[in-house]
Amino acid sequence: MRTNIHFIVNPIAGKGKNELSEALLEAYFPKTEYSVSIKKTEFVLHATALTKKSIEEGAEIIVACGGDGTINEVASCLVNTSVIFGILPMGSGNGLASNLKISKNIKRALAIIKNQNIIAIDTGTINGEPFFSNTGVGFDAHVISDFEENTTRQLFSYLQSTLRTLKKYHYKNTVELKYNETTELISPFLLFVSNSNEMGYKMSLTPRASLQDGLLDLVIVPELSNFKLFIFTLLFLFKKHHWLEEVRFKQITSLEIKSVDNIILKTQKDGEFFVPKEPKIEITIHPKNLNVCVL
Ligand SMILES: Nc1ncnc2c1ncn2[C@@H]1O[C@H](COP(=O)(O)OP(=O)(O)OP(=O)(O)O)[C@@H](O)[C@H]1O
Repeated sequence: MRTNIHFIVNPIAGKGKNELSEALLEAYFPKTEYSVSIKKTEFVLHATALTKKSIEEGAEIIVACGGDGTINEVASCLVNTSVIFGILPMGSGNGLASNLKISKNIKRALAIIKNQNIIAIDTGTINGEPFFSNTGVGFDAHVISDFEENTTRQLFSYLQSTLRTLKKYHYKNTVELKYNETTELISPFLLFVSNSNEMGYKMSLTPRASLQDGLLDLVIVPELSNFKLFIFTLLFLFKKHHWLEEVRFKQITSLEIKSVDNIILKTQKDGEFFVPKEPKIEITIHPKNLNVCVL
């Protein structure tokens, strides 16, 4: 029987104009052995709808062709199923693909899918919504909120949004954090929770995070003076932010973040802006519940 493989292409991810030709796919997945389907997304969350349809159509491998946002929409439908997840990195940051050492070169990435070396990876949820790379409350969510106003999705736009957010960011929310039997009150600059060791563009707040350790890596950055913030930014660019004593690292299986003033906190998941429905945020790890093609 032929293997049923579906490709979900986000045409606007990364530099945009992403295409996948049938002729190229035929070279890797000949019609005698594979039944191949290519679907293009036309709007936000379309990848989720297309993936659900592909599952109904009996797809055995579903490939997200885009960045971390597209991966999130596709893979969210595949957790706890036997459907195999593949990635063709076509995004801007491509954090998860980079952690999995999946090449941005389309032919190399196709060869990885063809090889079918499959591993099970951990996934996370924030208030029940899956994430695969990272999620966060505070500064990163505000950067993403600003970034989503941009027309281009390039590194330069991220830098512009970061600078704009640095100028106007006054985060005064006090939250109660619960993790590893610890409870603390904090007014954070940033609470960053990562499953992956990369956030995209080879940058990382959690270089030691693993996709298979059953743990999430939490970075707690409290409110900082402007001088300390400058130092933090500089150290982060060189992956040395752990040198700053205010920055704390924890490995957790779950985290509760609750605004003491009952405010809905802005968050991001896998680089997309996400506004929870309640003031309480619950983040949880789900060990090895997604099967992914890797090198
Ligand atoms: N046709 C479309 N028009 C507008 N938005 C789309 C379309 N198709 C998908 N999207 C949305 O595009 C967004 C960005 O996709 P994605 O994250 O894959 O790319 P990226 O931001 O360039 O990459 P990365 O997250 O790795 O930096 C997703 O939120 C997705 O819902």
